[in-house]
Amino acid sequence: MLSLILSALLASPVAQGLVVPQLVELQKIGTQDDIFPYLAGDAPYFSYPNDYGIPREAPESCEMTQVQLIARHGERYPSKSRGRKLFKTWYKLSNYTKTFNGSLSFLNDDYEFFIQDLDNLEQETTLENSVNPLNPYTGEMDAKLHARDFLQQYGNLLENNTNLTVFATSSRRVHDTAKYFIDALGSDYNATLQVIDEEPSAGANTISAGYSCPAWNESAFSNITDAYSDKYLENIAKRLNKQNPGLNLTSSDSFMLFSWCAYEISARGYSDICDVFTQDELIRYSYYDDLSNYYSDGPGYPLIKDVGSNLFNATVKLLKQSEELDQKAWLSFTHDTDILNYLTTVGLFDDGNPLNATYVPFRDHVFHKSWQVPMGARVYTQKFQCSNESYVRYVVNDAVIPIESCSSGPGFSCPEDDFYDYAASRLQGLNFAAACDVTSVSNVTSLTYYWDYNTTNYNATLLDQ
Ligand SMILES: Cc1ncc(C[n+]2csc(CCOP(=O)(O)O)c2C)c(N)n1
Repeated sequence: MLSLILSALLASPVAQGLVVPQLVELQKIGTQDDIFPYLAGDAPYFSYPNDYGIPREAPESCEMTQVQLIARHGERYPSKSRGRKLFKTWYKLSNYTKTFNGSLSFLNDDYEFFIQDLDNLEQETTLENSVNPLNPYTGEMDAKLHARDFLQQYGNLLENNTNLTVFATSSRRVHDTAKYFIDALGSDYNATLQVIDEEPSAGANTISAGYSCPAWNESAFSNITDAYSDKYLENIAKRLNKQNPGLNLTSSDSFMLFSWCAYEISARGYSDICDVFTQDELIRYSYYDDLSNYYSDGPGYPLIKDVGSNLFNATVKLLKQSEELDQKAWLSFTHDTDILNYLTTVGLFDDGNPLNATYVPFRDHVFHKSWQVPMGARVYTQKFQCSNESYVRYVVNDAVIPIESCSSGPGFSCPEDDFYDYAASRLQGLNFAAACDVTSVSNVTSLTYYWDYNTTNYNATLLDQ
């Protein structure tokens, strides 16, 4: 494999051009996949780790009749606010005048920080803006490979209607992901993109309900999450400061090192800073991410079920109308938190055991945030017909995740009418507009873009957020 890459590389313009990757870099690329699940959804895409073994293809003698996708954008650079914090930590290290020891020794060897252009903050990683021309983890390539996989899985649904309308929020990286996806579908399909505003003024007509929810308070349950011990962060700082006298790293710096590790892999293809952590530390970091998201964007915050109901309601309506609607594939691109909110209302990753701040609940723990929404996350709703019966089920990041209370159908799917009963029970008592106080920011109280895109051209201004 390595020699293949190497010979291709030597023949490529890269070898004759400015950047000649070092052999040592080549050897590192692709060796860090095992830690992606521990990096809070900031590392490159990975399939859902706890696959139950149920094939994601339509079961024997069944035919797909509709598919819906809610996807996250692909691998990206840090946000502006995370970038600011990362630079603070990086400046501490880059201003250290002595030789580094231990796991930071790689900084002695002409290391260049992976954020080389501030304009890249918030944006997808691409072949163009990667730090290393061999980076296999760009958001661009992820979206393109995903599109080819989509065609292989669901291409039949496009056969009678090669016009395809795709939906994306107005976040630039989300939009770009949808564009890359569309590009890779190829010229057999006439795909158009509708860019749906994610400003609060869009109200309920949004794929990003979180931004239209002024009632949402990120710290509503910080009394629970703040109790999580940061001893593991202190230990990292202490260890590095002991090896490197005078460095003075703090717990906040330790926390940033995990982000550095994750984002650098998406920009460079590998990251030496990842070697700083022990496996225990990775697990403690990862659980903190689960805990904090559980209480800010997941089942631990009752308001989130209302937030997610905006999209879940619409997806159920699309399922019910699958025969009348010409379009059989509904593809929507958005942010991680919006997908978490949606999944919380669907109820796929809520076993009713609240996550706690005192210990890692290894056995009672289905809410793994990064498993649900890694970069490039893809949540599919499948509707298929077998004989005269229709069934519904979910495929999250390539794994079929059954609705346990409704999985009697083929491939552990839920019989259509039972699914609508299930959905109605999940949606009972929820009201996005009222619970979120949407009317204080917008007079739009229903989601219509899946039904009126033929008459309304959605082309919201792109935002770098
Ligand atoms: C309910 C609710 N939850 C969170 C937020 C804030 N928010 C919106 S997108 C995003 C992360 C970017 O994700 P990605 O990396 O997928 O673009 C965050 C933190 C909100 N406004 N409402």
